[in-house]
Amino acid sequence: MTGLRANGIGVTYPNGHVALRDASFELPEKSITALLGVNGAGKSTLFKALMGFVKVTSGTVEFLGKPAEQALDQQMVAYVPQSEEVDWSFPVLVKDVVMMGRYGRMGFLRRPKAADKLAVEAVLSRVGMQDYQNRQIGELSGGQKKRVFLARALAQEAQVILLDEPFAGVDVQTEEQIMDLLRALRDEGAVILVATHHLNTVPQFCDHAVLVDGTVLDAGPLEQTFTPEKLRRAFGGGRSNAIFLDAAE
Ligand SMILES: Nc1ncnc2c1ncn2[C@@H]1O[C@H](COP(=O)(O)OP(=O)(O)OP(=O)(O)O)[C@@H](O)[C@H]1O
Repeated sequence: MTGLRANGIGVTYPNGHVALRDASFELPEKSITALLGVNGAGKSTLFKALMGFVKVTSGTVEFLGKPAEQALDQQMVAYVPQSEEVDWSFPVLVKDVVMMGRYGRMGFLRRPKAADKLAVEAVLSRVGMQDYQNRQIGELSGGQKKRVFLARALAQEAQVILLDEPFAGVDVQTEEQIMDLLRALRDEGAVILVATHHLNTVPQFCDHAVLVDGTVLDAGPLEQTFTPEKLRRAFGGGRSNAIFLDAAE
């Protein structure tokens, strides 16, 4: 079965800007895929289109063989947005943020059961944040916030996990921990799509890549997509990109 299938996705923002045109790719089950492209290439827009947060002008999405709407309804897909998109001034405790990952499986009143509380504790310790559960989310460091949002995605027990720049602003140790966690989730069967600008770490934890620039330029196993020639096409061949391109040489 295909883990994620996007077919002909188009997104035009209300101001008329065409952010994505005819974007198509497939991700296998049990895989980690790097979503790569320059600033403004359309990576965040693609995530939002997959989640149904922006209106698509064309195209269809399937998660694990199910139409997107059904899969999203069944909480099969978790999304960790870019940090800039979150309102950190909102007064909420770490454990409550993570509990939000359980909302989809609760009733109308959203009253957590003992099992939900145990699940929250378990995922918080999985990301090394168990000692912070009663802290306000706004009081955490950037890397700690990322880990809490990752815990929320884990609490959801989603089979498909979409992460928009989980490594932005995190230290090397936290980056290693997040990569370890993603590898473990992949080995447990998850389909993972990660937007990242850290090209040098891609070969350490990703097995596939999707290259975007207003559309999908290429998608497939790293051996076929993460090549100097294809990265040059996605990122341009300028000197400023030499450091990125070294990763693939
Ligand atoms: N709400 C919006 N209205 C109009 N245009 C938008 C909107 N959001 C994004 N865009 C434009 O759509 C294009 C794609 O933006 P997007 O945020 O998807 O890029 P990205 O690849 O995620 O970039 P980055 O690497 O900087 O995060 C950009 O040209 C951006 O200016």
